[in-house]
Amino acid sequence: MTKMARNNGTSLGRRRLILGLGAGLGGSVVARVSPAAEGQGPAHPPHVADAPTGHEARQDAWPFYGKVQQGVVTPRPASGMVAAFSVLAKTPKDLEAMFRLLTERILFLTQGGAVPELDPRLPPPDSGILGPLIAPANLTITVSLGSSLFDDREWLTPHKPKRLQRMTKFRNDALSADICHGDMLLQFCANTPDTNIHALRDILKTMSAHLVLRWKQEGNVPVVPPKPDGSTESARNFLGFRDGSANPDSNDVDLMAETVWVGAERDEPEWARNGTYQAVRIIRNFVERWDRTPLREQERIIGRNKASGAPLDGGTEADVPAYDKDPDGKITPLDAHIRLANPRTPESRKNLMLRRPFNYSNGVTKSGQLDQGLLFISFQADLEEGFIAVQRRLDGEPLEEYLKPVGGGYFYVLPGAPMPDNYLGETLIRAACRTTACPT
Ligand SMILES: C=CC1=C(C)c2cc3[nH]c(cc4nc(cc5[nH]c(cc1n2)c(C)c5CCC(=O)O)C(CCC(=O)O)=C4C)c(C)c3C=C
Ligand SMILES: [Fe+2]
Repeated sequence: MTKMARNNGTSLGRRRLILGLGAGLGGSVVARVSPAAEGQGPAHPPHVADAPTGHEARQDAWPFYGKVQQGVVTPRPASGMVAAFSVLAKTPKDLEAMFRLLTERILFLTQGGAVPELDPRLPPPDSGILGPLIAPANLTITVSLGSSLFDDREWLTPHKPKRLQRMTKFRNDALSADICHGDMLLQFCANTPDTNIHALRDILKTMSAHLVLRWKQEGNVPVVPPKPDGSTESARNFLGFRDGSANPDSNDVDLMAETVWVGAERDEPEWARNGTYQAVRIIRNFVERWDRTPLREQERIIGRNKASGAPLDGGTEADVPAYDKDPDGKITPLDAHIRLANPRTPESRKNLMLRRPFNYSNGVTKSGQLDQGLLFISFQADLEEGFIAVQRRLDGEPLEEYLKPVGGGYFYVLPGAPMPDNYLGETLIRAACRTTACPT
């Protein structure tokens, strides 16, 4: 293990320095236009000095407007959910109307406010599950598009992001068609599951003319409070291991520009700049089998110490394994999950991704086993160099005996709406209307 590697670009190192980010995060007062509007960095809750003193400021709301969307580099709160939709739009005009209305709903839901009062003889305007005053609870709703949206509309096909494709089966997959793919995916992240469900129900109700819900998956992560010395540790997944230890630091603007955000240097359509590729995988964990596996074997399969999260060559969770000193895998097996996922060679740097997973628990299978697992989500500037290359390296790993990927898909996260009056998807609509006649 390399001591100098502490705080060297992983989120964990950074989290040791920034206190209070995470699920309960609300930070200080929040402006409506994100600092990310100025650059591609994370949209932190602005420093108090950046905050307006006006009435729009809220304690627990992420600013909506920005160059990039929230929910990618934003800290992961306790509850996550993805919902996949079929989009009914047939023309650019229909799609623009859908994006405009979606932007309006996301703006309201993420910034919060009072539900309007209507004549009680009418259906109420809101499900009411959060009461009459909607608290944002750090809600982010991140909009991404699937390959089928482009493939099924000839006026949109020429504008498809270059690496966007329909997810195909890897060797250990048993994909169920009813929890795969979709024209559009919404990722909801908030402090409470009720906040996410409320937002989904609002969108279903207000957008029924535009969208049909195909599938959804909820998940959560334990909130790990900072230790007395201010340091933090990663949350555990349902295999009992800390998950996120080696995630790239989402506060590192340069690293995120290289790893996550699609910039001008990428061979992608111009409209897609400041977006990112999203891989979603619903991966069942055979927890009963795992719980009967010896601890030493579990640790060799993952490549980390179960209690501390440290690499097998010692130190703490924040330390980096020195594979160059262990070329034969005597300490960290060559087929350990973390070694295959990131061999830490100069060539494997291009395969980095930002992970944002949630643990899910869906009840009991017909054969009496717990239906639990990982709602795996990753963001990368290049889907093929990121998720697909890493998953190919993981194919055949010993961990597969305890996993079964059953659903998910690949999506392209839209650029943000930079300023009020912009809407999500606007750059795509403008690009489509340059190649197709769009009535005004
Ligand atoms: C294709 C990408 C990946 C999939 C799918 C995946 C599934 C998966 N992972 C765990 C548990 C852990 N993963 C850890 C690290 C890790 N995993 C991936 C990629 C995928 N994982 C990467 C790139 C890394 C980082 C490797 C590194 O840089 O060293 C860890 C260790 C802690 C950590 O760094 O997060 C655990 C534990 C499960 C259970 C799972 C499927 C259900
Ligand atoms: Fe992993």
